[in-house]
Amino acid sequence: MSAPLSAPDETEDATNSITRPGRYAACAVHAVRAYGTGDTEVRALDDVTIGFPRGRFTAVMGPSGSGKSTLLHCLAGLDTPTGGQVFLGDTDLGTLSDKQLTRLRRDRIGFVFQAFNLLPTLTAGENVTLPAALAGTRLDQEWVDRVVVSVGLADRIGHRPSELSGGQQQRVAVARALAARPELILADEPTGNLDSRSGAEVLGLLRDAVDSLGQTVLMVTHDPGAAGYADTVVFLADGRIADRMDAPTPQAVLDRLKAFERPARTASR
Ligand SMILES: Nc1ncnc2c1ncn2[C@@H]1O[C@H](COP(=O)(O)OP(=O)(O)OP(=O)(O)O)[C@@H](O)[C@H]1O
Repeated sequence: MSAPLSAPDETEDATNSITRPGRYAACAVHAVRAYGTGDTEVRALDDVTIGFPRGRFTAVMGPSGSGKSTLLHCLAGLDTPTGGQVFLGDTDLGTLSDKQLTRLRRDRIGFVFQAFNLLPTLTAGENVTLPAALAGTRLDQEWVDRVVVSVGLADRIGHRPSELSGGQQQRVAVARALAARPELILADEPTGNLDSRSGAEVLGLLRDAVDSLGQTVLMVTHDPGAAGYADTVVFLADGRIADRMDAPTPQAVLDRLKAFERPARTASR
């Protein structure tokens, strides 16, 4: 069985076990990300300790401003915690230079963000292989072919992004994230711009990446339906891990989210 995510009340135990090299695809240990100082300080992350097990699909949810994107960005080395540590595997990101962080992102993380970030002058196929080409990494062509077929792009591979639908463009972004078999796939609202059918296809692909390919996926979403594809949902509130749910269903996630919102509404009345 996969190692469990750390529950909020298991922080100390998690801190001890979490840094054991290789146990988690990524983890945060007492991570703090503060913006501003004094009275105006905002703690986007407020002492977050959590590990994301390998070969699992985890969704991160929570109210707007709860710190979801900040957590994702810190785990990706795109943002730097002001306290604590973040690890990719057993690599402490705080020990790396900017150049090393850039290389780590390129070599070890696949990104699927809401803006597809495809290059318009390249074909779908070239967009899929570009990061590896830039990194000078030799791709396993058989693997790339399998990814392209599994994302349903085999007959669109020579098309440019402008000749593809939004859903197809996002599938190119998913294929690009999978092509080099990164340790971790980070997705930030990957279905935000898509109609429900295309969104379901992209989520199915991420699910498949975990089930068939053994990848690790971490996805920020507001959508309980999308969270239903995950193995586990982690809920953030005010920069802290507030709750978690295994084997989530969209209805159970919705109910849990409502429970978070209720005290805030009561307090404002
Ligand atoms: N560069 C910044 N400067 C100041 N405050 C920031 C900055 N980035 C984020 N914050 C604050 O940190 C908190 C967490 O922001 P974050 O974007 O991580 O939340 P989120 O849960 O992803 O929100 P949303 O669901 O709306 O995207 C918010 O209060 C936000 O205003």
